[in-house]
Amino acid sequence: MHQPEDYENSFDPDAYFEQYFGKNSIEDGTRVSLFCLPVFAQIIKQSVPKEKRSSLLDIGAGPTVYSAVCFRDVIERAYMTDFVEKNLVSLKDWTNGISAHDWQPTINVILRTEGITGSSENMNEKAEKRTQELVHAGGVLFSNVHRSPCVPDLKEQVVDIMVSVFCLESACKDLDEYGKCVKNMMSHLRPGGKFIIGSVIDDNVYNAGNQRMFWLLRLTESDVISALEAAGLDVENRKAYVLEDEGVMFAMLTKL
Ligand SMILES: C[S@@+](CC[C@H](N)C(=O)[O-])C[C@H]1O[C@@H](n2cnc3c(N)ncnc32)[C@H](O)[C@@H]1O
Repeated sequence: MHQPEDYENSFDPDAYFEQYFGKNSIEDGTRVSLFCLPVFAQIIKQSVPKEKRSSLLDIGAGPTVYSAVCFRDVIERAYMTDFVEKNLVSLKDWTNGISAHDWQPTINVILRTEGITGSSENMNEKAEKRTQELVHAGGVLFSNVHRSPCVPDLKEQVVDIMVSVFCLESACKDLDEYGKCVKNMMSHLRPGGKFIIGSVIDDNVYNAGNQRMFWLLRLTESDVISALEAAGLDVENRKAYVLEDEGVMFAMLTKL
């Protein structure tokens, strides 16, 4: 099994994309993130004034762009970050319109979740183009959750919205490390800003594509919530979806 320190050498963006976002896996499977993120995006759009929701930072995005797609009508710029150089190349290629990854099936699901049924090719393409512009306005940057700051080249000190899905449990070996990494991340979020976390619950391994298995830190919902509370997030008023059958939780919290 591959370990957190193996990401740079062993993570394959193409295999990961195919496993979770390729046309067949998208049409067959349930990607809980594609249901939760549009819901959170809509809540933020309705409850936060426009000038206070300009920037989004995704930490550990891998080769994926769905978080920015979900927030395309909420924000003005998106920073997509990851630890692995090949993932950054993949993100940059997509931003520049030369990606080998077809995001249209995923965008279809997102539009469907948003209630846009029977979306035309034109609408899907518009959504993708708008998202590419958002990432152009922000950037594709290196991040390491074990360092503070996690994103050394971030142009602005703090952002309005931070997203991190399935990253911390991949990167950490124990709860102590996990807690420190959450705190490192939080230094990039402004007080009053929103943090959205997606986490695998109660599992210790995942398939990153082509049966390449990677370590996960086994977490309970309460492990995640305790770490978020210690890092200064308002856990009392969180909005959370815990899907025990899927083994995942998604939560949105405000930084105090
Ligand atoms: C399971 S993937 C999740 C990718 C994406 N967020 C998603 O929802 O599909 C885990 C990601 O965490 C990244 N990662 C691993 N260690 C990291 C670290 N120390 N700092 C930042 N990201 C890291 C990996 O490169 C990988 O892209």
